[in-house]
Amino acid sequence: MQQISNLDELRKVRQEWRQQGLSVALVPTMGNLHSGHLKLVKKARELADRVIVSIYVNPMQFAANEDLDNYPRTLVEDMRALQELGVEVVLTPNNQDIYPRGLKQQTLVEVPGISDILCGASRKGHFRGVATIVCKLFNMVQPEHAVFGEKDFQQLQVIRLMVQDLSIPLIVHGVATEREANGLAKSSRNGYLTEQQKQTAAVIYQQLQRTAQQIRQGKNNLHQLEADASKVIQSAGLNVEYFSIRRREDLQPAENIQTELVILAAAKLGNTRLIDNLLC
Ligand SMILES: Nc1ncnc2c1ncn2[C@@H]1O[C@H](COP(=O)(O)OP(=O)(O)OP(=O)(O)O)[C@@H](O)[C@H]1O
Ligand SMILES: CC(C)(CO)[C@@H](O)C(=O)[O-]
Ligand code: BAL
Repeated sequence: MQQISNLDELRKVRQEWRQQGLSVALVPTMGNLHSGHLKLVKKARELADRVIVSIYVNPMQFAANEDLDNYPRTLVEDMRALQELGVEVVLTPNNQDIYPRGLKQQTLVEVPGISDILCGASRKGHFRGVATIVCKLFNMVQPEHAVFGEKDFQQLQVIRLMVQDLSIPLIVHGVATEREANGLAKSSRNGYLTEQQKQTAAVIYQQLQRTAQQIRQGKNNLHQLEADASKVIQSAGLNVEYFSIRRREDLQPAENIQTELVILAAAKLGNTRLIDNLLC
């Protein structure tokens, strides 16, 4: 396994693989890898001859009041886990290649419509930061496949729309959310929680399941279902940012239960912001 931090070096490797007719799958991450990330890597392994995992904590997608400085960085452990899975390249890009003229002068990628709702409503500019870095990673690596987790469902749909709108020649794959035994979605930010809080936080997934069950039973007063669900999560001690039943494709509010739906939730437990969702 090779660690590459320099764009010229990456291009050289990529060029060699292209000449040998080898396909590439990219798994973009911010590191601090857990079994959710490793599931994406295993998917990438199935899809292509060569796997590149990028690790980069992207400052552009963090607002000033967020956890950029505290975000867990565990490169040594991450490299060990990736080596065991037979990854060929770990890309740890340097800031000069990523933002050559600095963050403020960077050309931006904006995906309208979907970027300002749900998580984008409270995390202003977040999805612009995500779309911009992911577009750059796609251009740097030029993979045939890219793999993302459904845990960040809005992010996945933003990236799918970007790829469609900008005619980027690759296939985006989504991988189902990996969970703790109690149902809590695995996330690097779970590391901010105490053991007790991890038990409490499982209420989010339990409630997503309950609401999905109610929809399957034909309950179609979606606003009432959302309000009831928020109340349950709130009374477990979390601060609910949203609990929302949406159309899966564009994440606009669902009008009826006949379309393909996704239920999305974001809530804070102490200072830790958690997200989860369930397709239904
Ligand atoms: N539990 C999970 N199951 C499946 N995929 C996941 C899971 N957690 C993260 N991913 C995916 O891994 C990729 C990298 O995510 P990231 O490095 O931000 O990890 P994270 O655990 O989501 O961290 P954070 O706490 O910042 O949300 C994304 O595509 C994300 O959707
Ligand atoms: C896709 C991503 C690596 C872009 O920085 C990040 O948003 C993440 O880890 O989900
Ligand atoms: N997992 C999505 C990246 C973020 O929260 O910034």
